Amino acid sequence: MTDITPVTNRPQVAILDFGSQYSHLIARRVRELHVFCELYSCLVTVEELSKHDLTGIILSGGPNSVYEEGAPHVRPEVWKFIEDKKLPVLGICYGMQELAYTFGGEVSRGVRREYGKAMVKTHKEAAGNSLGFLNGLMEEDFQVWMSHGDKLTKTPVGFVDIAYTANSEHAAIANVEKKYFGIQFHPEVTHSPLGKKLLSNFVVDICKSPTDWDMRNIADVFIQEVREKVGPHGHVIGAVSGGVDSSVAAALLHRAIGDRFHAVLIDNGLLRLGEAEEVVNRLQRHLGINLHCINAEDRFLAALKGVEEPETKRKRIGNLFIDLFQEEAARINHPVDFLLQGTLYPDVIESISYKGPSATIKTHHNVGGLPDTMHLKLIEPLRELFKDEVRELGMVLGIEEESVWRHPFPGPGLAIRVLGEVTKEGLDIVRQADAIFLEELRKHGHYRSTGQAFCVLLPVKSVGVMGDGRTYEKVIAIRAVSTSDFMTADWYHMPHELLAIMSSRIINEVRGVNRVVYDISSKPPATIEWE
Ligand SMILES: Nc1ncnc2c1ncn2[C@@H]1O[C@H](COP(=O)(O)OP(=O)(O)OP(=O)(O)O)[C@@H](O)[C@H]1O
Ligand SMILES: O=c1[nH]c(=O)c2[nH+]cn([C@@H]3O[C@H](COP(=O)(O)O)[C@@H](O)[C@H]3O)c2[nH]1
Ligand SMILES: NC(=O)CC[C@H](N)C(=O)O
Ligand SMILES: [Mg+2]
Repeated sequence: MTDITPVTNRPQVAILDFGSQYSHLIARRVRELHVFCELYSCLVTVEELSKHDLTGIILSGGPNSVYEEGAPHVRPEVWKFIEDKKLPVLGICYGMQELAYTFGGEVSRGVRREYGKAMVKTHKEAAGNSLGFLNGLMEEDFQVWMSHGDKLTKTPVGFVDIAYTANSEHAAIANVEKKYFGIQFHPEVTHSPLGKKLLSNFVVDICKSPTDWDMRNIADVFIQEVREKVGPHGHVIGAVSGGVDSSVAAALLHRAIGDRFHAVLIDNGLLRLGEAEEVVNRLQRHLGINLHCINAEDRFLAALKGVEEPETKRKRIGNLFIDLFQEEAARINHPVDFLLQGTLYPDVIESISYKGPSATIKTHHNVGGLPDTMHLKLIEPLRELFKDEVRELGMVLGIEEESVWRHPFPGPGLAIRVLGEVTKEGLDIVRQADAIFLEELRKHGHYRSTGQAFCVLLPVKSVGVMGDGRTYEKVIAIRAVSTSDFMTADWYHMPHELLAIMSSRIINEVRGVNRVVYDISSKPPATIEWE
């Protein structure tokens, strides 16, 4: 399968990632300023950078110390490229230490780590002489968030100090001639309230980046890009689950090429109560998308028979998705050249990390990993977007709020929420319990404040008493988490009164359940799903 996604030629700020936990936050903040930016490895080559129309460079923070053996550094030829193109540079934390390392400054291990809030004071004389970098921040001391152990002990050649804190004599530096700036603190986190203003001073005023990154006009640009890629007669097939990403991608494709887009929903019997009909209804009737629903419950149940191990479940489901999708592609009367995928920017970011792949905790299954023999070219219209941008785009495309704010739902569906062997009976129990739980969650206004919420059927039985009789039945665990990125999550502090309503309704209305428990584990160390 070949990836034909062209390099975007939108003007952009390039963020060189030195491995900070906050690099993606820098990108989020810059985009909130309506400036397009992308992340690159800190080891990016001139060849890669020169493919883009760059307005400036941001060097992120990172866990290393600049003089340490093996510490990452911007390639010398990239520095030359930056200089030749006269690109402004902003170094954040390690990024500023990298400026010092490169331009004859000095970095030392601080006596103590500085972690947390700090007050920044600006040098009055230097502040006025920094091209407006500190505009709006010079009137009084401002609060920032720090996270470092090393610090600058000598200002690099050609730079002046423009601000300091109690612990960092050189908290901000500037080289006006080159338009290079360095800050020891992190402007991208919310604990630096004026951080966004500082980033705006840099990317908008100093880099002069266009501020046209706005989902309203981007929708039209994306539609145009899809049309150009597919041509006047090309056909595209896409797997659509009804989740946010695939619904928005489908709506975009439909706008771009109408009925030449063939959307396929696989009803694998692992969906939530009434979900297949709801998705077909929503996409077909509401958005006018040509959506074909394939009922394959029996094949999925057969593939899962006797399987208890979570990874095996995921693999069986993933493979069957591919088989079915391939069968469906063969049934379309037109030659299909393209495959739609809902890849988002975080997936792309993961693949550029210079730190290498992280340990596989779970194999996340997406449909679309089709065999090479199909020779489909990929269309990934959302590959530049973060999830909240996808949501915004969805609203612009007229997808109703309800589906734009849907909780994510995993590809293997309820199969990983029926612990142990998956049976039709188990699926029906968890489906009913889940429907009650979500209904109450919505009714009491907690759906939007939870990132994800669902029921899990445990593979144990417990003793109960109902109507004076002994029962020996199943246990449902309810799980609700608050999270912004699904990488970490807190268990949701649900009001006890609401838990009482949910528990009593599930026990009374779902046959086969006599006990409900609430999951109070955070991620890490637990994961969001149980399998
Ligand atoms: N039942 C299904 N039928 C067809 N395609 C599916 C199904 N389940 C998952 N997919 C495909 O797998 C992709 C990945 O699923 P994933 O859950 O990550 O995204 P999503 O469903 O679009 O959005 P969300 O993350 O909000 O649930 C989907 O975009 C869709 O292409
Ligand atoms: O498309 C998907 N295919 C999968 O196989 C899969 N497994 C987990 N998830 C979702 O990913 C997020 C993080 O889940 P975990 O904390 O359980 O790893 C949560 O949102 C999970 O629901 C999946 N999504
Ligand atoms: N957050 C960072 O970029 C830290 C940089 C460097 N490792 C330090 O401790 O000072
Ligand atoms: Mg989904």
